[in-house]
Amino acid sequence: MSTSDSHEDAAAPGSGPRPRLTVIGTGYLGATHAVCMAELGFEVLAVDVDHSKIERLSAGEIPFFEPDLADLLRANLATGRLRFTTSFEEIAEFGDVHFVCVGTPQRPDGYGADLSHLNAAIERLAPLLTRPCLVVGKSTVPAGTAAGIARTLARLAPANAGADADIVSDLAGVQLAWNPEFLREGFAVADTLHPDRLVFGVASPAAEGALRAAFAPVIAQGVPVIVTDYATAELVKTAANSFLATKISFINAMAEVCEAVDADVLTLAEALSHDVRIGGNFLRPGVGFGGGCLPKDIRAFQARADELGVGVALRFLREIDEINNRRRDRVVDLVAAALDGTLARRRLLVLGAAFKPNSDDVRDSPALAVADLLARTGADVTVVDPVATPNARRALPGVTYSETVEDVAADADAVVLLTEWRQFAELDPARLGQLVRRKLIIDARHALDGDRWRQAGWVYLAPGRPTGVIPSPVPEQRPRFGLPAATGPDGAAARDAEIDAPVGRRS
Ligand SMILES: NC(=O)C1=CN([C@@H]2O[C@H](COP(=O)(O)OP(=O)(O)OC[C@H]3O[C@@H](n4cnc5c(N)ncnc54)[C@H](O)[C@@H]3O)[C@@H](O)[C@H]2O)C=CC1
Ligand SMILES: O=C(O)[C@H]1O[C@H](OP(=O)(O)OP(=O)(O)OC[C@H]2O[C@@H](n3ccc(=O)[nH]c3=O)[C@H](O)[C@@H]2O)[C@H](O)[C@@H](O)[C@@H]1O
Repeated sequence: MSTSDSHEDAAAPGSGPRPRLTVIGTGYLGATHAVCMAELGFEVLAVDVDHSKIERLSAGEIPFFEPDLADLLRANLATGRLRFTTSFEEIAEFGDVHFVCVGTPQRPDGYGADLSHLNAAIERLAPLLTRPCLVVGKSTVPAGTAAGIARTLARLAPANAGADADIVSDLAGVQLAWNPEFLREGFAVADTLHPDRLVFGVASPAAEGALRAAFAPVIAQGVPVIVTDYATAELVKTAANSFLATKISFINAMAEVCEAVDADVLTLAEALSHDVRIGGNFLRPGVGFGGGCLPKDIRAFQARADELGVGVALRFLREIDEINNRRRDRVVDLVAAALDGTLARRRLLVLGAAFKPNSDDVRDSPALAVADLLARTGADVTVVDPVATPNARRALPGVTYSETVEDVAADADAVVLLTEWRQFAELDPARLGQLVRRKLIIDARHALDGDRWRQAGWVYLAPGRPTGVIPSPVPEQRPRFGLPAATGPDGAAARDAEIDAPVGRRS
């Protein structure tokens, strides 16, 4: 039951300033959304099937790392505007607008989105909706999902008895809207309070009005609102993530070519970025993209395009994925080549486990994937991350972890930087140089000042950066660790050139 007194004052969706909001699913997206909507002045009640998460949130603790979010959570719990529950009954009774933020992970077969959490949430909520309200999908879904959910609501919500939810033109019953989310982890609070656009996929003016009321403080900032149908709203989200992934893989493909002619991908990227039509954002080369969204979303998008009979249009996304995965192998190759082709029993210090800095998220993390590849070769791998080690331990138990570098640097044969945490960029090469066995650093994220590290006596390597020698051409299908197949008379020379060049020239 709702404990708030202000419900009678709260206007019905679309006709008043302050609808009461609920959030279903309190993960990275849902917890942020709940806290930020309370911060914007709404009364918010959030639910999750994970009771421990709800306990921690109720106690003022964010179950993941996101800058600024814990302070806002505590402040809004204190006002009483924000509450958490495990009761869907309470949610249904409380809310005028219900935001659905449950996970839509990759299916176990690696292809397509797993909608089971979303369907379960809707099927649990719908039969409890006995009065007019708006259900708003925020999760990322394949195009066409919202239309199916609207039909489920029409069938299961008691408030819709006798009404056709596809055609109702006011909130006489329960309606659906799709409002994709574009926040970035690490910047989740700022992105939610000040988004660069709002996308409303709606089937009626009444649903649009209810959404405008739910976002009134954001819209008042002048944020553009794009009002469209369900399918376009769903597609905006997957198209945006596909575009971002494409930009990253484009620059990483350029890094591959740079390596073949000993050119500098960082200078190339900078020169491209001055063209305002291209821009510099998402043009950072390195070890590629990861996380809980970009990789799974481009795969789910391809799967949906295949189902729709337009798979050929998105065939390039497979290539984007492959370029991305090759970067992980490339870093392993670089480490192996620098260590004379042998990784077994080498002591490697890996800097970073999170998929990006300012996050403890290790879902499809390039850093952990590289740590895993290195460990599988027999290397003795220690991973350092300031906040992601608890999650990393669960995801990759076979390696050693630490939260600080100095404790575990002794006798390292190489340091491999894979997540560009500020703490790592600020490392003192002279001090670290006294601890390690061999002063060799592979900066896979281009986070360090290479000249500074070289001046301190380190061999500094970074993918896509020049080495001083143009490597001999090697067959395209080469085996791992950068060892070219010794198929012809030049094979041995090519192999020697590739293995020796990066280290020999720099040490
Ligand atoms: N993480 C991010 O930065 C962003 C995520 N998204 C999308 O948002 C959705 C959620 O993503 P995350 O928050 O990262 O996932 P998450 O895995 O961190 O959170 C999902 C939450 O939903 C809960 N849940 C599962 N089934 C439920 C049910 N039946 N009823 C209530 N709660 C349930 C889980 O217990 C979990 O707490 C995904 O579709 C994702 O693609 C969109 C933009 C940004
Ligand atoms: O759908 C989602 O969940 C979100 O996915 C991404 O956000 P996020 O995954 O938090 O992180 P990004 O900042 O996009 O970075 C993704 C990955 O790309 C990598 N990256 C990013 C930028 C770049 O230039 N190069 C690069 O390798 C990062 O290191 C990281 O591994 C999008 O940026 C968000 O707009 C979107 O809402």
